[in-house]
Amino acid sequence: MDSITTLTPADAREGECPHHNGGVTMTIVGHPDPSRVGESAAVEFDAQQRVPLSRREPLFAAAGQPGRPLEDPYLSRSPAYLSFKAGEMPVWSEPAHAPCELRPLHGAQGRAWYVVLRRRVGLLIELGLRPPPPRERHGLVGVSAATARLREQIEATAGSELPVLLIGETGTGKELAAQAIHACGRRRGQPLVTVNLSAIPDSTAASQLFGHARGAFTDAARAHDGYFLQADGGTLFLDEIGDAPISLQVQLLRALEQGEIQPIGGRVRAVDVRLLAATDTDLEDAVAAGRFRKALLFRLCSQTLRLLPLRDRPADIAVQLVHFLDQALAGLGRRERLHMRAWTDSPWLDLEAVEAALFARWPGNSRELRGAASQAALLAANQPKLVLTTSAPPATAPTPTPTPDVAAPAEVFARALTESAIRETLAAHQHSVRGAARALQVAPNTLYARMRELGIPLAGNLSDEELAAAHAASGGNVMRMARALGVSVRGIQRRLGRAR
Ligand SMILES: Nc1ncnc2c1ncn2[C@@H]1O[C@H](COP(=O)(O)OP(=O)(O)OP(=O)(O)O)[C@@H](O)[C@H]1O
Repeated sequence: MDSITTLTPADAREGECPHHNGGVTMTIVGHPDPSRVGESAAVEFDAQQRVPLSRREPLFAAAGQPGRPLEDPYLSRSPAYLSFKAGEMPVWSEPAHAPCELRPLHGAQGRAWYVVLRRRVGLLIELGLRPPPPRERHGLVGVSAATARLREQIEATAGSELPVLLIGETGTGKELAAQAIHACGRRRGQPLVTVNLSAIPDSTAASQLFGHARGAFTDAARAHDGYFLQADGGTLFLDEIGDAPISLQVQLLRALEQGEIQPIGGRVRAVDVRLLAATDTDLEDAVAAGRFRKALLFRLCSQTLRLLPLRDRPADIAVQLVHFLDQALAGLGRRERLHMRAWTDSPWLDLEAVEAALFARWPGNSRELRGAASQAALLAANQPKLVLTTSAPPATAPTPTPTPDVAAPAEVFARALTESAIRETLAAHQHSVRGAARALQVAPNTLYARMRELGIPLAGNLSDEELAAAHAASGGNVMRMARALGVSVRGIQRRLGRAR
């Protein structure tokens, strides 16, 4: 029987720190040579609970590569020592050599610090010894212990046939993880069908998932294979499972328990589908509120993978930043911007940009980081230095002086979203704001804010009178109401549900 695989934030922290008394893991997050970002060194404490830091030691390595020192000729050859005492902030034990700043990291609860050497090199120092993980594996970029553990869980669950529930904030990589589970398992080579349940109107959800027979209802001129049959032999990934209407949940449970589905107006059919599901909401709350069936949750959560927010995986931020910048620069034909030419040159990606990323909150997680990196690369491709600012203020860095005339890039990016671009994308996604936000690569909250700014209708903002008028004009047909008001069917259903 497959074991229950659950990664909680506490486990992740524990994973980061298997032998926390033994030493520390240092990860390069900023370096004049950006190709070194993500390399790490596991350094044992000496007899006085100290670790040395200099141009020559310790040796940093990428997975499977030989170690090399930091090398930067501007760093001292003789080591400065960082001393650790349980429960306390580390201190430089030789202040004469103290070359640097030392800051605790947000959310790390006294277990991780950011260290800057001569404003040239930035290091993340975490309690615990661990070997260098790969920078990218299964499509997941990151060197944190949480990402290393997620990859192990992906490999473990890929070998099973049980459903997997992926839980994490928007943009944390749930879909990527689902793709990796499919690609690592025996069903690779068979279809992987992805369905976003928040983008399907309740009224057509059953027919879209389970199909229908010819003539099953007025518009059913032809028989239609639903997503389950399209995924037969492979994997079906149901994104936003928390948005599945209750009636659909009953049929999903049957498909999971009995391996059969019933197209509307058709015969019961056997299907061989592995189900993966994702949610960014707490399904237990949904169960308590009567919006989600307990039996379905039990069935889905036998293997649960929790993806931590990016802000709780600081070791991943810098390596993803370099990855997304490299991708954006490749599209601009300017990848050389990330290559170091000489130690004396000022780097294009300097510590200021790294710190902006490291201390931001990233509510849209990797999706938002990718958007900010692409935007910054575009603006700075021909500039001497990359400037990266973020939508959310830094979590631990000093509060910046407000500069009301200068919008942060994420806001600039949101403003660049024209009304027509937003309306077209919404129309292409059945007016689902989440679906459109994903397509436009912005956080849903950013899109909501921009829609409010532009006066684009949202179901939640319609007045009761507007709703009542549309209800009367459409004869109570929810689809027609949604079309007439330019909002999602689900939004209308929510409003009507509340009004009842
Ligand atoms: N570890 C990662 N490495 C590289 N890219 C990542 C990683 N995590 C997320 N991304 C990128 O961020 C974006 C969002 O990822 P994905 O769609 O998998 O997130 P999600 O959790 O499914 O989001 P949502 O809940 O909004 O559907 C994608 O462009 C994806 O490639």
